[in-house]
Amino acid sequence: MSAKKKLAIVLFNLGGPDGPEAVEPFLFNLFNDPLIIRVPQPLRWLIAKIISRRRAPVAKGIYANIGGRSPILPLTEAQARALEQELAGDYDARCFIAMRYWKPFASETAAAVKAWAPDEVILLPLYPQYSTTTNKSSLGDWDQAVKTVGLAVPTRTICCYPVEPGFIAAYAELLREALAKFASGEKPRILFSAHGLPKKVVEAGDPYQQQVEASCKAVVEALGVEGLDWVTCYQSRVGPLEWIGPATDKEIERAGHQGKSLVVLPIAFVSEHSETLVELDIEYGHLAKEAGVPRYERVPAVGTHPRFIAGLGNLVRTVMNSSDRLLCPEEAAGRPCGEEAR
Ligand SMILES: C=CC1=C(C)c2cc3[nH]c(cc4nc(cc5[nH]c(cc1n2)c(C)c5CCC(=O)O)C(CCC(=O)O)=C4C)c(C)c3C=C
Ligand SMILES: [Fe+2]
Ligand SMILES: [Fe+2]
Repeated sequence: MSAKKKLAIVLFNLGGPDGPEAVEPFLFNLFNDPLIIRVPQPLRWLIAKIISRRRAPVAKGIYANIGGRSPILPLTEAQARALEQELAGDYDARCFIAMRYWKPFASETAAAVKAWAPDEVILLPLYPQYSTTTNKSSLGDWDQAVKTVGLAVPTRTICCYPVEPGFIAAYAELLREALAKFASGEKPRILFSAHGLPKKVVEAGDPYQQQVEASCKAVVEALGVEGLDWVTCYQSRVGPLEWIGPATDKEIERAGHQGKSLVVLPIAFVSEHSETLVELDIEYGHLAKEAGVPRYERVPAVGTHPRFIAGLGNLVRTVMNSSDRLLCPEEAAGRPCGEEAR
């Protein structure tokens, strides 16, 4: 019997500060990304310095609610170990983590991958819905890191997976559990809340909003509840630009006026962090109370849910068995995400 293929799977996420002193440099890295602030250097550097300095006290206040640091890295490590186990029967798989704006950065991870000497590398962004601001940014960062460290191994990319059956089934199961907490006959509204984007990014061709909507529709179909009351909305707006809507906070106020209970599901996040634990649970929890929402429940992020991890495993097997090195459901429709306008 031949030895199992040595597979390095690189999981990408945004990253978050690992202590209060990391908040400002983390924000600087975020706003210095050309796919976040779309102006050339050295102007972008200056803007990033100014915004990160101004926002740092606000952001420190946000992270202070969860012990001064983001839990995104330990939670991603748990996903990494779960995915290794899921794939253990087929591959000698090891999952590595590359964060975009805080440690571990892509260059450090690329060096660790090189030292492990895999047969193949799989790039797997932990963003099911493709955005230029996340998937494209992380994959571009990886390309640079690979050049810097001289990593030359055959590589396959999982671009996006907005309706991957395991991802959808995991959220449908978690939503069913949240709905079971309500008395029979009580019909809460479901708010599928996704991280927002500036409107002009979507108008320039970013497929994120359309993919978020496809994910929500797929969860609703998988749940199979007749006459479900549900809305897709967008949270986490920052800066002066107009963002896509409707805004999650406005939907909470509207539900309050109507005396509607709410179940909020973070459809574009796969782990807990400041945007779920602080914005959705604390800030919007208070807002819901003030607005008169009778009951406010939040569905947890999929994390290491077995259906989600099995789905990630299937994506890896599918791209490994494909003659195409890119796995993107949009490719079949003739518009792979990487070809979107910028
Ligand atoms: C679907 C995922 C995400 C998209 C799309 C996205 C776009 C985007 N984000 C900002 C600005 C900020 N995001 C911040 C935190 C943050 N963002 C995401 C995911 C997406 N961002 C995550 C997972 C996190 C949490 C990090 C953690 O706590 O671990 C922050 C920092 C927090 C704050 O100060 O509010 C900022 C700022 C922009 C401008 C943008 C698109 C243009
Ligand atoms: Fe963000
Ligand atoms: Fe894609």
